[in-house]
Amino acid sequence: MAPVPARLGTRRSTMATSQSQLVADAITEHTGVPIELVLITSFGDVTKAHLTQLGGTGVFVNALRDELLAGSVDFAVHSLKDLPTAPADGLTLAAIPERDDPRDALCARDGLKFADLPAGATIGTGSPRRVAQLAALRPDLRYLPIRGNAETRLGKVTSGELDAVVLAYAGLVRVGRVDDVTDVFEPEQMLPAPGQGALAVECPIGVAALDYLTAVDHLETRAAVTAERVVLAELEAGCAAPVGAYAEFTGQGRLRLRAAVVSTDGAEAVRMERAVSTSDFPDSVEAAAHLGRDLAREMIAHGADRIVAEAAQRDS
Ligand SMILES: NCc1[nH]cc(CCC(=O)O)c1CC(=O)O
Repeated sequence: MAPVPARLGTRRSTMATSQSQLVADAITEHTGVPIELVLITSFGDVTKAHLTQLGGTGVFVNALRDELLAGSVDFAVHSLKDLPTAPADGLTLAAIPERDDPRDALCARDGLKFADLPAGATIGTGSPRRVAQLAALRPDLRYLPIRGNAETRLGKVTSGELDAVVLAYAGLVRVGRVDDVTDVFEPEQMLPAPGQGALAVECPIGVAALDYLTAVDHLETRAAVTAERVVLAELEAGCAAPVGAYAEFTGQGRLRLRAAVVSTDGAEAVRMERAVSTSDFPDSVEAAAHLGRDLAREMIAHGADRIVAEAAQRDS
């Protein structure tokens, strides 16, 4: 008899189904467990036009979480950067697979690089983190808010409505639009969102067969994104805050964390970095949490919390 497939709940968008399928294939390859995708329509998906008023991505995450808690699906795959830092009641992150490219990418008309955009060029991005860091580099460009999925945003460049948009490189790969990328931002220019490029596999706490999910956990990624997300949590900032953070292993068990908090106009910034030797701690995730906490506290001492609070006030 064929084994019963595990049920992976996913949103219907190209990005969601493509990243869910990636994880499903990795699990099957590692464990032999067959996976079946279950498409879930969230409130956010049926009321797309009003998403601005609904406030961000929480509506998408919550619909999947409701299905997990109801037991209608066995697990879900999220973009880690869309998950609030507070743990969800009754659920656990069973696996964080190896991270894809964490960088932000520019998709501009006529193959233009960021440095070659003429003064006054229009850049579409709804992310305060991107606007703030880009404005610090190029205060002469015009940053315009934009909504919708990756394909919709790219369409505004094709149609000539905007000169460029900035999106996560990993997301563009997942929707098959990596050929639209004309430039990539290195962490030295622009720090990605905490957890960008990483996926999170979530399931109910206490379910028996977690083993097939933990098979795709990647400890180095889990440590890196832990450091990044602790910065976000310590700054009491959400996914819409102008906070960039990126952690990476630099050899010999050293984990380096860089973070930036930048005011919306790009004029004020607190940028810091710090590293730990993970061998000084019981495990690398604990080392990462310490690293994130220490760096965030140092940033707060330099006024980072004030910049976050001011940005939040502008938003509301
Ligand atoms: N906020 C939407 C979102 N959530 C995850 C990704 C991209 C994939 C990722 O960062 O893992 C995107 C689109 C974007 O920021 O361009």
